[in-house]
Amino acid sequence: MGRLQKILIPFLGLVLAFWFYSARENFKPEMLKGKRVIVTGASTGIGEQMAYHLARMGSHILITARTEAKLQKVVERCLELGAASARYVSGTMEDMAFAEHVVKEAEASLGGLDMLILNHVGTSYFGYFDGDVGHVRKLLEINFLSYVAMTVSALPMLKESEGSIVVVSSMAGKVGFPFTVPYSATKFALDGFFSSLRQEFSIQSVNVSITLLLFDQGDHGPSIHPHPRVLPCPSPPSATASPPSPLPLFLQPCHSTSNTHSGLWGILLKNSLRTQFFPMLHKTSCHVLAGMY
Ligand SMILES: NC(=O)C1=CN([C@@H]2O[C@H](COP(=O)(O)OP(=O)(O)OC[C@H]3O[C@@H](n4cnc5c(N)ncnc54)[C@H](OP(=O)(O)O)[C@@H]3O)[C@@H](O)[C@H]2O)C=CC1
Ligand SMILES: CC(C)CCC[C@@H](C)[C@H]1CC[C@H]2[C@@H]3C(=O)C=C4C[C@@H](O)CC[C@]4(C)[C@H]3CC[C@]12C
Repeated sequence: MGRLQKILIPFLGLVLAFWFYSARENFKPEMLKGKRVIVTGASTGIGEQMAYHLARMGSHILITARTEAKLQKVVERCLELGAASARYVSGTMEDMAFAEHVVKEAEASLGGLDMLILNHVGTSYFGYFDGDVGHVRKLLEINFLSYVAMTVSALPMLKESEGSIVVVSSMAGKVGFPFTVPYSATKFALDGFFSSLRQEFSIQSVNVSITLLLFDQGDHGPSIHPHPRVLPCPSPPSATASPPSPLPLFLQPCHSTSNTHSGLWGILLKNSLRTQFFPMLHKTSCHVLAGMY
């Protein structure tokens, strides 16, 4: 019995790991050609790099952040790199009306939306929690509530295009690290909201994928490592699975397709197992190649 357990349990573990980690390799850069994408927080850092990769793949790009001068430069570079079109809207995500305005702008100028990449993040500090409730509130507005506001505004367009929502989160939104209390709180909030919403989309057969990206190292600023690495990200089971790409820093489209054969409990159990208990193992329906860390 003891020997059986010693062999059977690791074997079962391996089978489960293989199941959770298996994905079809069918991504092609052309999949993003002509797609209409919003990237927030794209004046610098990760958002800026995402915009450039989307540009190389020929997407229509709408970027946003506060600093107009930087956005102008990013738009110019996107056009040089081959974007189908590139434009910006500047403003602060402290203002929910602005968050909604960005989505309306995409509707007016692009006639719809295929992918909403929520990436912006307000400035916080790295140190012991200082008890400043005002800072926590402000950071929640920028890092969380504006994400919700943009999602709500964009949903009708994303449902129509069967598009994707990509939420840039962090390991600090999964595990409580010291010295990042306000920041971590906002990232946990994102996980709660979007993971729960994803389950509802599965139940309702809404064909809009939700992907949470976790970057696991702090290296603030635009210094992007040249060598890409695949990061698994939790997303619902998908018939149109989107596996890793050989391209650097790229977000793949994926869809939370209906699970007609599994039934409600099957969906809930499978999704919860995958996204809650095996967040770092799961790469069934969506992957990100992040050209950093
Ligand atoms: N860098 C890291 O180590 C890690 C980053 N992440 C996540 O990746 C994402 C991007 O991070 P990173 O590239 O480092 O961030 P940066 O600080 O480099 O960029 C943040 C972006 O958000 C914009 N922004 C800041 N405040 C506001 C605001 N009030 N309204 C609108 N836009 C705003 C900034 O532009 P502007 O100032 O012009 O408004 C900028 O474009 C974030 O979600 C972050 O949490 C996750 C793990 C690690
Ligand atoms: C597998 C684990 C051992 C990895 C531990 C990684 C830890 C150290 C990583 C995970 C998430 C990282 C924080 C993050 O996401 C974003 C920011 C915002 C930026 O303005 C300042 C740095 C900061 C706070 C990062 C600091 C380092 C953190 C805590």
